[in-house]
Amino acid sequence: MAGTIPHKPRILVPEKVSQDGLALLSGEYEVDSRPQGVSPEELLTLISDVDALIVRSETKVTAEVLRAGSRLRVVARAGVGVDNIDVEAATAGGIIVVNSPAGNILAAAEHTVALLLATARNVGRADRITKAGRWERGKLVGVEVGRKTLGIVGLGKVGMKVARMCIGLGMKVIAFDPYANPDLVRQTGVERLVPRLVDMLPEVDFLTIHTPLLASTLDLIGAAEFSLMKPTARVLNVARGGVYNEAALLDALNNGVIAGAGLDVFTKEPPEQNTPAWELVHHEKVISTPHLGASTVEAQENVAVDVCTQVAAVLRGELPTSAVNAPLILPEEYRALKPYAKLIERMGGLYTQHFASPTTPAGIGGRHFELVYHGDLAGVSSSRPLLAALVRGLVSPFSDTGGRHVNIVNATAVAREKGIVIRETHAHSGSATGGEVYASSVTLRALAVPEGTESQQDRDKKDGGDAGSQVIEGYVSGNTAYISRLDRFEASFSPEGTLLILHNHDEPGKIGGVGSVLGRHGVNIRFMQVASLAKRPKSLENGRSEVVVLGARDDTQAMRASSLEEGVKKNGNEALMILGIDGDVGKEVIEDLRTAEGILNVSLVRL
Ligand SMILES: NC(=O)C1=CN([C@@H]2O[C@H](COP(=O)(O)OP(=O)(O)OC[C@H]3O[C@@H](n4cnc5c(N)ncnc54)[C@H](O)[C@@H]3O)[C@@H](O)[C@H]2O)C=CC1
Ligand SMILES: O=C(O)C(=O)COP(=O)(O)O
Repeated sequence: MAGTIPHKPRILVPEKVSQDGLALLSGEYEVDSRPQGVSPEELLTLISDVDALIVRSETKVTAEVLRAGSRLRVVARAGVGVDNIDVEAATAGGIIVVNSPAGNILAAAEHTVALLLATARNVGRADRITKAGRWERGKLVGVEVGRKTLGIVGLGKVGMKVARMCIGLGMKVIAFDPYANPDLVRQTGVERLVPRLVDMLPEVDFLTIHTPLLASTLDLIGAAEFSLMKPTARVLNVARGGVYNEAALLDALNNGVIAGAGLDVFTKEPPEQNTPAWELVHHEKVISTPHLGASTVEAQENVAVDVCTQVAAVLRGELPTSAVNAPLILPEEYRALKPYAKLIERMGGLYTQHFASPTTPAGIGGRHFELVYHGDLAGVSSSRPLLAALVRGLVSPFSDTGGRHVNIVNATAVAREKGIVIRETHAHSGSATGGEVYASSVTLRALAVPEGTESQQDRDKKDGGDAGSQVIEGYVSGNTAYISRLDRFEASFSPEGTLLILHNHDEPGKIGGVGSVLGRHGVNIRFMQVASLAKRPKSLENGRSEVVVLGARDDTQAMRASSLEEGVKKNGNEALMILGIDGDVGKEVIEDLRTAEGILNVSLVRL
């Protein structure tokens, strides 16, 4: 309308974010910076007329906040973890979420080392005692870290830096990360990548965790895990509160199960009175800091410049560099592939959670996959979105962003970082789904691992040599994705929502037993299906094949034939039970199912 003055876009910053970044915005935009913080109620009011929101870890960006932000175009996290932002709701509302995935990594790693040494040498307690006027050297004798063993859980960006620093301090470093790239880990000087968390616990003098907080890492270390550790062991947390179960950690310290802890993060920040977190902060054997991992001048400058540059880009209508919820598929170009991209993404997520969860030994890092397209799909000229969909699905269960940061531009880089190699085969032999014919179907095959990949070989040995290859097949019908084969079993279910997959002896009474365990826990079953051993061979004749995503190396020799048929011959008496569940299920349910008679294995899959 003539005479209307366009408003200057407004940016709300309800936390302390470095001026080095905000200065980049202040000329062109109206920046409302509130370094003292705002209450949740104030946020709901303030958000109504802003175009961009820049936060750190203290602001909870809930679905309600996002709905109230009717003009909101971008939410920027000046840091790594986006667990305080409802990314799903932002995506649904068309709001871009960006973060700074690398700006504070050095700071977080250095803070971990600071807590390691402070815990070893009682620095916090010594300071308090000395300030109180006491000179009590005899009570403050510490331990050395050199020549000691450090266990790292989560060898991502921070974990790797901590590993390098601690090797520099003369420590022996071992690690657990089923998704890490074994080649990269070896080059770093980490002595061993263990196949199971419990394998390293009795050995470590110090334990540090660097995973995101996810459903699969919540309470990863509890009473059972602490009980395996040395009474002299000390634990560190500069990742997220809740990966160590706080009540179990408190008990372990009170009962001398372990010797000490250095904690930067808590389930509720600041911790509330009369909670385990509160008691941990005040515990004699704990040194605690108020989420200071990223609080250095340099890190704050890095993350602020990084996200403010991205906010300006989004407000100008350009693409940000680190979108947490970037679209996988561009709308027009890939319309026809969209349902298959969804299918393949779900197959990737199913693979990781069914075959490669922390309690199963197959692993993701350094693994070779084959995607076989059958039917019409075999003729597609550009399958880049399908490859990106697979990478997104494979990494989503263990990444902070639920894999939503993976897109067709960066999928190759993400795969390379994890050592994942994907080979594509365009099969000409029609459908792979038995006698029935579907327009197109897809086979995902995880192949045996290249010679010399020690950690994977260890995993394979532990699994009786069968962890080498697994198969998932699927198809799309009426825009709905279906899984038609899960390893040795023929199935037909839609990979949606929460699934429980039970591997069991195929004997009468199993269904009733499982039903009664779930009934006891009040778990609602949406659907249930029994998948029997497949009878048909899984040949993939007449295909043309090309390696498209580059990973650690292209070792065609290593692409050994699957052991599926041998497996069928060996075990005639097995089935899979696939249950669709309403809501979520807790660890106790899984444990009860695992110990039920005739159940060989249980996996929880969230898609
Ligand atoms: N205290 C602080 O101020 C800071 C905390 N952080 C937090 O540190 C954590 C790690 O950050 P980055 O290294 O940047 O993340 P990253 O994504 O680079 O690495 C995470 C690693 O954890 C592994 N992982 C996931 N699930 C696992 C499981 N169940 N068992 C073993 N390993 C598992 C992944 O494979 C990955 O290698 C995040 O939670 C982040 O928010 C980061 C910076 C500052
Ligand atoms: O970047 C992260 O994940 C952090 O935990 C840092 O949090 P902060 O920005 O210091 O509130």
